[in-house]
Amino acid sequence: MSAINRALEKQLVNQLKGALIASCQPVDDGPMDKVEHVRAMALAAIAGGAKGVRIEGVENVKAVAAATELPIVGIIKRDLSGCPIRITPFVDDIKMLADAGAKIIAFDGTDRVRPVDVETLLNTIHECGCIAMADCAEFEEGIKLAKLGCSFIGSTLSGYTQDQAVPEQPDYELVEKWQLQGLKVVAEGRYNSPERAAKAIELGAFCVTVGSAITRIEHITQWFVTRIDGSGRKV
Ligand SMILES: CC(=O)N[C@H](C=O)[C@@H](O)[C@H](O)[C@H](O)COP(=O)(O)O
Repeated sequence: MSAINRALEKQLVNQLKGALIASCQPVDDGPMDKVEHVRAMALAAIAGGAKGVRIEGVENVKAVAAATELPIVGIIKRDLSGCPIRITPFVDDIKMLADAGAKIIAFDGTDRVRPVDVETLLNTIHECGCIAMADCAEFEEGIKLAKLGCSFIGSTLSGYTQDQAVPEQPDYELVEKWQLQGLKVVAEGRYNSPERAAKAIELGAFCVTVGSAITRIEHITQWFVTRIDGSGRKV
């Protein structure tokens, strides 16, 4: 197994402790789904105080890396047939993200049918000199990945792996359970308000990633429209 780049890990821990990471992932094929918009979103989020950004796709990572020194959590999303794993499923994805300038590489760490095992992905991330983040859904997955040498464990996929409606609230309980085990938890998934993000930090999350509420205009607008329509006020 390749060694973890401890100097980089330490630097990232200092930069990201208690911080906000802005996930800049536009709605697929929507009007904001262009490299220049992703770059602008990332710079705007940084101007607002984000200490890191989560970016999908090699071209987007390259453009953002050229524009900021702050850490990029890089991912590649793929829709594979017959396999539910979407986030950074392949070894080559990791190599491309590392070459593009991602310092942290996140991958799906869920215990599901996958094209490449998590040990191989983790080892490749370390071989590339990057730091690993596992996007998990369940408590045991996070514990296993942390033991294997994954520096950051994200609650990213909690609520998205079952054949059920996605819960409205974030999975605070998972964050709390992991942090009690000493994991560096990235609270991620449905932290749609400052109050929710602050609660994650209060519960002991290492940092919190917010996506839709900062960078998906379609979703934010829909939240307002739905609330207005349901307000019961007759105009
Ligand atoms: C489940 C899944 O594929 N999550 C993705 C992971 O990269 C993104 O679509 C989310 O926007 C991101 O995790 C941030 O979460 P939220 O948008 O809820 O703040």
